[in-house]
Amino acid sequence: MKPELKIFKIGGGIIDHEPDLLEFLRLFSEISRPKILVHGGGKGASEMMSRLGIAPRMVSGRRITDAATLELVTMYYAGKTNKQIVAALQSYGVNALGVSGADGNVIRAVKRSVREVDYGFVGDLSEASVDGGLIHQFLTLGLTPVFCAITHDGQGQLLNTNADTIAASVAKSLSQQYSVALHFCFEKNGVLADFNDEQSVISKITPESYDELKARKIISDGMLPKLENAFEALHFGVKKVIVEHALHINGELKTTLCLT
Ligand SMILES: Nc1ncnc2c1ncn2[C@@H]1O[C@H](COP(=O)(O)OP(=O)(O)O)[C@@H](O)[C@H]1O
Ligand SMILES: CC(=O)N[C@@H](CCC(=O)OP(=O)(O)O)C(=O)O
Repeated sequence: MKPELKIFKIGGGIIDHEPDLLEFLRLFSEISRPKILVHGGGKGASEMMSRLGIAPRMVSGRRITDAATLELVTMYYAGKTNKQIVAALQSYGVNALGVSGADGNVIRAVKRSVREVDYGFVGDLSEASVDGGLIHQFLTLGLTPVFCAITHDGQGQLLNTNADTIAASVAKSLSQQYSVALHFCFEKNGVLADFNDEQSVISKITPESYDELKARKIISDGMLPKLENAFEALHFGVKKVIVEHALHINGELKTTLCLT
């Protein structure tokens, strides 16, 4: 039997609200090892950009990342956010190791090619992008890796990669060795049938019901790439994918994704 591995992803809605972030990290610290945390921070990055007079631009849930934006998101994701999370986890007794994709060459990406949209310095991931063997070694050493949304191309260029994509790719890369449960945690109770009703959590979504929910516009915005990443992870052997509230991890209300 494969050992269990839990991977949690948190996004900007939680990271930006310090009490919620600290409470999530406390709950995360109580989860047994091996475990991994992946964080985004898109909301705070957009706010910081606006304060500095750079207009944030998103297309299909991905940030258009010019040179000035890359500089800022590198400081914000790989610097401030990653290190604050690592320091908080250390204070809760978790031996966290903060990494970008460049550290140990753990995630190598390819700059997104220009088609209808030029995304700039945005990195896409492929099957070979994540070094699951190195992550396994970190876990064996008793470390808890904390990934940010910055990757590299191996030629010296840093790239901005969607954090949901990083979480799904890290999960896929470890699914041969571990029985992986991937938890997408955010500020709602799960995927909601009625956006204004936190009790209306859809308990199970299959690829068929996903298509229907999408057509009826019940699922939109950032939830679309999140669920597409989730189904892709299941297709590649990840055991379980859950969408849930960051402050009620493993609670009653949650959305479980299934292939059938
Ligand atoms: N049916 C739905 N249920 C819950 N959230 C939804 C739904 N449809 C769209 N969303 C949106 O998806 C967002 C989550 O995706 P995203 O903004 O990428 O979050 P994160 O930064 O946590 O990854 C929610 O904040 C919400 O605005
Ligand atoms: C290319 C791209 O879109 N990168 C994302 C990375 C951060 C992220 O994914 O943050 P959340 O998880 O909080 O949304 C961005 O800059 O917004």
